[in-house]
Amino acid sequence: MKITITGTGYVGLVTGVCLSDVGHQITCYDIDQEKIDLLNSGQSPIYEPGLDELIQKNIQKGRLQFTSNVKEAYSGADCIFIAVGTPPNEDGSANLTYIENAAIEIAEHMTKDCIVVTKSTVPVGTNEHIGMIIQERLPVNLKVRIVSNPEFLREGSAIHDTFHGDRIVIGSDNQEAGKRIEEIYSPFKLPVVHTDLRSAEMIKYASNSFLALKISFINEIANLCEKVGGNIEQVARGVGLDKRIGNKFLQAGIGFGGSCFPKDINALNHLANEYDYDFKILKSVIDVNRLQKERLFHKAKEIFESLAGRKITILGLTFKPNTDDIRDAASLKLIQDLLLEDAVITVYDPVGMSKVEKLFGDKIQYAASAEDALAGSEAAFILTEWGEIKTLSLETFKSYMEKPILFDGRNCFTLEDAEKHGIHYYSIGRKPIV
Ligand SMILES: NC(=O)C1=CN([C@@H]2O[C@H](COP(=O)(O)OP(=O)(O)OC[C@H]3O[C@@H](n4cnc5c(N)ncnc54)[C@H](O)[C@@H]3O)[C@@H](O)[C@H]2O)C=CC1
Ligand SMILES: O=C(O)[C@H]1O[C@H](OP(=O)(O)OP(=O)(O)OC[C@H]2O[C@@H](n3ccc(=O)[nH]c3=O)[C@H](O)[C@@H]2O)[C@H](O)[C@@H](O)[C@@H]1O
Repeated sequence: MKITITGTGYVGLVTGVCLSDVGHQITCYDIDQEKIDLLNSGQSPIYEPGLDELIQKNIQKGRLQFTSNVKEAYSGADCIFIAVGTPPNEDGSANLTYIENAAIEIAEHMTKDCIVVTKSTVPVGTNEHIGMIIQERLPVNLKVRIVSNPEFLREGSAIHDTFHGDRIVIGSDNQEAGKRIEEIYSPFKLPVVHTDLRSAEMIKYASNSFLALKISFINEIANLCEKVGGNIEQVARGVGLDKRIGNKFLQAGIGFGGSCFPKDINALNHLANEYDYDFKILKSVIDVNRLQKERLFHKAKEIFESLAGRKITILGLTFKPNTDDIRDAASLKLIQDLLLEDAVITVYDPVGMSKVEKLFGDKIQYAASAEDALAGSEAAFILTEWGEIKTLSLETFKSYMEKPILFDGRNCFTLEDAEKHGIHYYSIGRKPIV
């Protein structure tokens, strides 16, 4: 059976590599020649722990190949997974251009009956639209079936999530096609949920929106803790032990970022508006997150009369640890806000620096280590809880900074530790140490 994966971003690449690892014959196709060249040399274009090794292993075993040749990709394919991007349009809706182009190319190049599986996150109704695009262009002797198979992996733990996911959702209006996709996934031995096409599409948006809601909720409780007293770490633990609530995604912080939560909740809100439904909770989640990202900046403005000319350090630029992804990261907003105040900014991140440099160039400075970034600084912000950042000794902040004022958006340190080291410590949902 020939399986083709269209798009070698996080989802396409990790899915393709993991499916080849369980024995399937996989062809990964991308229109980006640079990515394909890199992949053919055994290297991953994305930073994801463990991925390079799996790519090399499965290329060697002859089960995994990469191509930018559309004919080679689709000719003879029994099953094609679409995993191209669905970035946000200016109005918040999902941009379906990449999906539509992929569908057109599939129709023009498939050579036998085929199941087309959408892994990309797409608004409800899109799979039917994809079906129509392909159907209209398909030679009369060929049949296509459409399956919606949304993806739930997280960046930074994508391989683990693929092998150990909570469920595989397979939405289809054709039972036989749904069963064949279940067979492809059977080596993973994960629970499978069969639904109709539209429900599968909705499961993806509902899941991401609910997780985002959980984060915004705990962030609001944290903000209230700061006002009324109370420690968000203790509160979240006590709340999370209730199994009906669960302890995951209750980590208060500087707001959620990344390539998916922000875009997906906006896309769901846009979809609701299109259908004349006022999705009040979702609008609040969006609002709360916007304000949360500005929170530490406003704290800093309260503390310093003026930020102009002040040496400020930012540790952690990516939207979460173990990824080089900076899409919608809290760091981008903070850098913009600080630049408007004429602060002098030095940043450090273990892997995210080059992407930030592409955006801000010489407007900010890039340090080779956390220590270098902290040297002579008047205030430091922690925005990503990288292992190497949260295990820094508070003594380091004290000895390198001109004045140890720390704004910690990820609650990396205990209040006791901050007090002991004489750090001015402002974190999320906990009393300040001044
Ligand atoms: N990044 C993540 O962790 C997750 C992403 N998703 C969803 O999966 C989809 C893909 O996301 P990413 O993997 O982050 O995408 P990405 O934007 O990083 O990569 C997409 C890839 O598709 C390629 N591409 C575009 N048009 C093509 C075409 N016609 N034929 C072949 N290749 C083409 C691009 O060159 C690019 O390499 C999105 O809908 C996203 O919302 C879902 C779960 C997790
Ligand atoms: O659709 C997607 O792309 C993916 O989006 C998220 O995965 P991801 O964005 O990779 O990362 P998460 O671990 O969910 O973190 C998202 C953001 O929320 C923040 N977060 C997460 C958890 C938490 O308790 N608190 C918190 O602030 C993180 O710092 C990060 O900025 C979902 O967790 C995946 O299930 C989904 O497949």
